[in-house]
Amino acid sequence: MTEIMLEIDNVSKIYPGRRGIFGTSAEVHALKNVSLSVRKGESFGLVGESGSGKTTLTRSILHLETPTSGSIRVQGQDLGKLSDAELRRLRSRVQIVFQDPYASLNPRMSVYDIVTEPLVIHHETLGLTNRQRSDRAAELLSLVGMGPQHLHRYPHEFSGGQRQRICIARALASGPELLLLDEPTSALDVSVQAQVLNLLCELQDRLGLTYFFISHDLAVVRYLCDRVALINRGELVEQGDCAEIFDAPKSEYARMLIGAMPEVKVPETA
Ligand SMILES: Nc1ncnc2c1ncn2[C@@H]1O[C@H](COP(=O)(O)OP(=O)(O)OP(=O)(O)O)[C@@H](O)[C@H]1O
Repeated sequence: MTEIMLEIDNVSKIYPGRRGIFGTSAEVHALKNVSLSVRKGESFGLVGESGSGKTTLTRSILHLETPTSGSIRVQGQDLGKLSDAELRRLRSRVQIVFQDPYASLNPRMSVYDIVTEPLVIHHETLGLTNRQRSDRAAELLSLVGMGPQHLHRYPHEFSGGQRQRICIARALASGPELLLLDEPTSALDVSVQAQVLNLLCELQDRLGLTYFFISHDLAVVRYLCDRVALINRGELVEQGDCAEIFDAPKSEYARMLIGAMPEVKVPETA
């Protein structure tokens, strides 16, 4: 039986209205009864336009938002029911790579400090000595195709693609099984995007990772993902195997998104 890595079960999130000088704004239903499951070892894409709820769902998986209703389970563990200590342990197994490698690296930290920071944060769970930490730092850089000579350099000395490799190395430091990839290539030059996507594919094969890939770009999702869910205004409108959705989209929303990709043929409406 296929092992389930991540299960989102009927999750809704309502943000209360905000009070301002012109009165209180309406509440926002950012997620409406979202259900999906991600199998161990697969790449699952979540695609939607700006404001569709992708960030809210991602933050909920990281337990940075609490759903208004529904549950989220990682390897069968319900995030809403874990103790603080259990949550800390789980956090070392779920990591995120953000969209913008320029904004997500502290310019005052060396590459060594950046990639070993999660080892310090998760010290209780991982328990590495200083020597093991330093070996691990070199190993992490090598995993993302960079040499140990870069460990004592600073983010401003690197290109966008190299910075994203450093972000990936940091995300891998605690030995996660599930990586949330939040538009990891959209801030990069087109020529570098393919290199980073190839690296992600290689790492997945090598380390048996599960990817939850958030994007508004169906072309990238088609390249990387096995299955995909399309989200519109907080609701999942379609989900299934990538090949099926690309070849025979059922919803108007899927047709619209696919139609916006010049290189993908859109089947006629039935
Ligand atoms: N803290 C908040 N308080 C109130 N409303 C919020 C909050 N965070 C998000 N929203 C609203 O929830 C909806 C979903 O936003 P979300 O950021 O999850 O979308 P998104 O798909 O990630 O968009 P983008 O691709 O632009 O990041 C939007 O209408 C947004 O304005």
